[in-house]
Amino acid sequence: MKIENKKWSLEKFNQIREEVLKQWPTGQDVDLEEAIEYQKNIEPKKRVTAKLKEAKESGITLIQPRAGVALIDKHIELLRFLQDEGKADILPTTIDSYTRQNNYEDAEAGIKESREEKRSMLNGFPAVNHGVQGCREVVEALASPLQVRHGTPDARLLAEITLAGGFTDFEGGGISYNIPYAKEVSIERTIYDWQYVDRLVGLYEENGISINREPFGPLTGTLVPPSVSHTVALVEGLLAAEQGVKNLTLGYGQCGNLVQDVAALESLRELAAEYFADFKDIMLTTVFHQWMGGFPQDEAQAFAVISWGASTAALGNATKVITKTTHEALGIPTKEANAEGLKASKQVINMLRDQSLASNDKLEKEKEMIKKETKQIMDHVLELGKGDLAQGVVKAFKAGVIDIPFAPSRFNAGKILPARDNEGAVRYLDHGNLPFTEEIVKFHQKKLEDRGKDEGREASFQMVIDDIYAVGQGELVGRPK
Ligand SMILES: CCC[C@H]1O[C@@H](n2cnc3c(N)ncnc32)[C@H](O)[C@@H]1O
Repeated sequence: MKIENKKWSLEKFNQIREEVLKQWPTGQDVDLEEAIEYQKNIEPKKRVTAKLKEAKESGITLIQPRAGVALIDKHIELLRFLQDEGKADILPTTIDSYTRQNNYEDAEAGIKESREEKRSMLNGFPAVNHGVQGCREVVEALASPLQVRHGTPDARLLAEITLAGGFTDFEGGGISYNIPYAKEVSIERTIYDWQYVDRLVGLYEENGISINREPFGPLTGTLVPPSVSHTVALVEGLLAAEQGVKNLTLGYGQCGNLVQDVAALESLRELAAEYFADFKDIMLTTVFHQWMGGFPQDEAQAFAVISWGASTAALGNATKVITKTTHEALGIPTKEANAEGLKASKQVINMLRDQSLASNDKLEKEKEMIKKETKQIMDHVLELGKGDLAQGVVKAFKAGVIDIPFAPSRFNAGKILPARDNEGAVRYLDHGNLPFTEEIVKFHQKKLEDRGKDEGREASFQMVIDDIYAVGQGELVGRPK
């Protein structure tokens, strides 16, 4: 298919929609006019966009967990606990892995097994199989707004059903839910399929229904440098805005050095203000993901990692923080552990509400570098696309101009190598084909050479390995043993 960054006509959208709704029987229950009326009756306090707007205006950081189980009644019980006990500001519905692969047969089998075993045999909520009515049962049982969180390269049917089902926020994008999640799916395919999702959201918006969209910030969650993460967030946001999306939460996954992470959040806001300047009626917010890498198994140490993430989110004035739990190193958390992660995060955010990180040379330098790097990549993407962002993205991945570290996708160049400098900030040990100036390349090389001098070793791949295991072993920088 030919992809271009141009708003789809209704005719094109409806033509494809017929096929999308046939992918599983529950697709036949989606009636867009009826769904728009249903969404119209969802009051503002249950809409994610209203909650984000209020938080952005009052400068507070909202808390949101991840959570999802197989059966509707158990999923409601779980979310009610996270709402009432965990005080989550925004509730998730994390979708199961079968559904993420459009494998609705196995999701169906998982529902049946869960009923037999009386426990969740899926690692999330199979929203497509439960259908519009099943989603509405969840939405109507809760007081807080709900967002769909998943990792689905082809999320078209999932979006149709969950939005008709009353969810008011949908995570993901054609890069962030492809490259870190799939091996064989082309960029053209997922850019195209996510234009469908965003055109659907645009249709709801054209009917007065505000639906928030949140590109998946952390990507592979493994030492992803801020400028790589920001490039993907901006690109996915711009492609979404072209299709009529009006509410965007741009995300970033914690790296661990406070100054770099606060600089990442501040530069993300500033870059977004620049890149979305032509879209007059867009609401932009930010989400910070608590540490997405390996966690310590020990509960107390895990709480420290969670609290460090909450601290950074608050000091970086993120609109929302995605919380972790002390079961991160073990598997799907219990509802109690999930609620504890929320409560620890809320405590820190409340205590830091009236504080901010004073501006300083290091912070300003970090912001300057992140913005320069991101702009150099973005300029090159647009050049490759001869002004068309969608075409530019496809060519950029082929050329390694956009390159995500440790991604499984065979469409990703995988040439860049990140490692921490002596203060734990993530630097480019190898910048691959990223189109950086000499100034940028030398800045990163020097930072890593300084660490090497301090550790008495060459800046090398061994540092990368040591840094990947460090947090799980109680450190941030992977020092030589
Ligand atoms: C980006 C996704 C990775 C994160 O997503 C969490 N995650 C995945 N599935 C569930 C679930 N069903 N309930 C609670 N958390 C969940 C993992 O722990 C990890 O942190």
